[in-house]
Amino acid sequence: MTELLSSDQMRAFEKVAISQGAVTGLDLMERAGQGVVDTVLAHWPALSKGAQEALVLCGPGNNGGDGFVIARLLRDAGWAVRVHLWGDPADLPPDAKVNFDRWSEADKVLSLDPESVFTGPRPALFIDAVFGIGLSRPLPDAVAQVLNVAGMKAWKSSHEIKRIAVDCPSGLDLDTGLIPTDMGAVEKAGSAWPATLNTAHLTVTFHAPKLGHYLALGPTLCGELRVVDIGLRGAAREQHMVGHDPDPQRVRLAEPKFCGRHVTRLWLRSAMGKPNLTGHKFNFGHVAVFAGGVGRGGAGRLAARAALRSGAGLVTVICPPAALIENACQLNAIMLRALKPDQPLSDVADHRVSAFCLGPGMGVSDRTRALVGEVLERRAGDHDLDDPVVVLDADALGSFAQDPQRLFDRTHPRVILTPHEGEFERLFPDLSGAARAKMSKVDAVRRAAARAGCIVLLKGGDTVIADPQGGAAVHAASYGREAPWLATAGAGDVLAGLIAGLAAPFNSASLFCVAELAAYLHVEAARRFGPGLIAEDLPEELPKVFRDLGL
Ligand SMILES: NC(=O)C1=CN([C@@H]2O[C@H](COP(=O)(O)OP(=O)(O)OC[C@H]3O[C@@H](n4cnc5c(N)ncnc54)[C@H](OP(=O)(O)O)[C@@H]3O)[C@@H](O)[C@H]2O)[C@@H](O)CC1
Ligand SMILES: Nc1ncnc2c1ncn2[C@@H]1O[C@H](COP(=O)(O)OP(=O)(O)O)[C@@H](O)[C@H]1O
Ligand SMILES: [K+]
Repeated sequence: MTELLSSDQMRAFEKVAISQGAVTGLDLMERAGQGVVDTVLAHWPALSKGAQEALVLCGPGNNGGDGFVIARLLRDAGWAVRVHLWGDPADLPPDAKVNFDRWSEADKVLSLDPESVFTGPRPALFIDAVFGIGLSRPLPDAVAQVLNVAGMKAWKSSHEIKRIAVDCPSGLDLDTGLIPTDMGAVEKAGSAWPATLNTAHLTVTFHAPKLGHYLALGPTLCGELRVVDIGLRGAAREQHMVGHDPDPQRVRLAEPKFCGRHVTRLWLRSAMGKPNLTGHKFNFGHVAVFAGGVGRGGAGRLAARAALRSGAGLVTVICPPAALIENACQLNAIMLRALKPDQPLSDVADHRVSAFCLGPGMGVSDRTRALVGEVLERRAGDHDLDDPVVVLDADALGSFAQDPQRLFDRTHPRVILTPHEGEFERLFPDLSGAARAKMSKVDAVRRAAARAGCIVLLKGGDTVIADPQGGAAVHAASYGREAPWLATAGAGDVLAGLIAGLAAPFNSASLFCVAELAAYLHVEAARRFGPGLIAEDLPEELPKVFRDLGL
């Protein structure tokens, strides 16, 4: 599983490599620049056929240093290159200054402002090497105007220009995936599009991807992402074999990859347990899904269907007595039990229930709170691992919005909360909204998991999963795995059921690994079905996904 780095981690790797004498900063910069040129020419082979014009925008730090290397390498290959610098050359850090001087031996450096940039001829390549991991505040006006969508229109046929971002499109915060703005606020995914910034066609980063490439606006701004090896040997690029719990200090992509190879089947088997050829249905687990009252049972039924399709041996829907007939008309393979308000839960869910799913369609109410409390008190005894898994979604979370601590006092390591952003904000207001301006989604979910003492999965195109120890994963529906049509009513209910179904068998993996796999399968099912998807389609698509993935 690919590791996602913070800016600080990347800087630390570089520092260690340089201090150990393994490499110099100048070597790294040269490899970075060479890596960008090689990647661009491999991406658009037609560009190798004849040298053309390139425009390179350089900033005041080492990202700008990479830009000077790229400019020199293109010039050496016969390209006509114009270089613009934002800032004073005398203030460049040492390695960037060396490369500024190498460029300046034969060519001039122009200032970086709209007038100077856009009066020149239209380039074939527009290379943004202004800011990388060192961005510390909103873009200066001159830079923002040059990187502006409208600015590019100064050239005729500007759509033909290939825009390349070095490390990241300047203005993107590589820790949060957000764009610092002058207001001190930050543009958030889902809010009004920051129409000021141009998106790149291709972003070339170094050593390993950073958090901001995958979170929030990152995937939209970066276009396609390529990672170049710059020889930082020994520094992490991958984390653990699939199927192992995450390292508390690190963040990984939830994906079936190991050492650059696809290991999808291995991942599925490690998370779902080895096939049990002699087992009976109870070995595959019993999931109990609570559904809402009359006319509100659809969400629970969707979750139940997903649990059954994902491999649970038995699934029971538990509903209020008045909703029994409605559910009976809709369910066949799924069992059905009615629970009266004064009846003990053990009447309808015995000790063999290995996973509960609560929330979808239940309603925000005292009754929901009481049922959540009762399920959370059902502990097996000596080992956490013997406790049933409890998936809390939707109204099971909303019912604790007035007093989240009441919920956190009872949650335990076999519990997973699966909020969307709105539900997350109601439980963790201090980790949401404006507070998230400077905090990545990963850090917010890590803190939430630590506070709740259980796993938290915060949904979205960039789903983040964290455990109370700090282990975290990002499941990204981006970079070739887009599935925006998954944002449809009921899709979240299906995910909750999917997690419960995958976690229910006695030999399934840890809840964290199950959650990663569920997020992956959910998006695979959506992608396999394609646009036009509605939530009902998701469980029905799962068998085809399992077959495609070689299960
Ligand atoms: N680490 C590695 O292993 C490798 C790193 N490499 C490359 O180095 C890049 C990181 O270099 P970097 O640390 O010098 O940061 P960078 O992004 O150039 O910016 C810092 C400068 O910008 C300034 N500044 C910031 N924001 C600003 C703003 N809004 N408006 C105005 N100024 C602002 C900031 O000023 P300050 O905040 O200090 O006042 C400082 O002067 C990295 O992205 C990669 O491309 C590769 O060569 C390969 C190996
Ligand atoms: N842009 C997107 N790309 C892919 N998946 C998305 C995107 N936006 C939302 N999703 C997914 O869609 C689902 C929506 O769930 P949720 O908001 O709980 O809906 P509901 O409550 O109606 O079931 C989540 O699994 C979420 O991760
Ligand atoms: K950049």
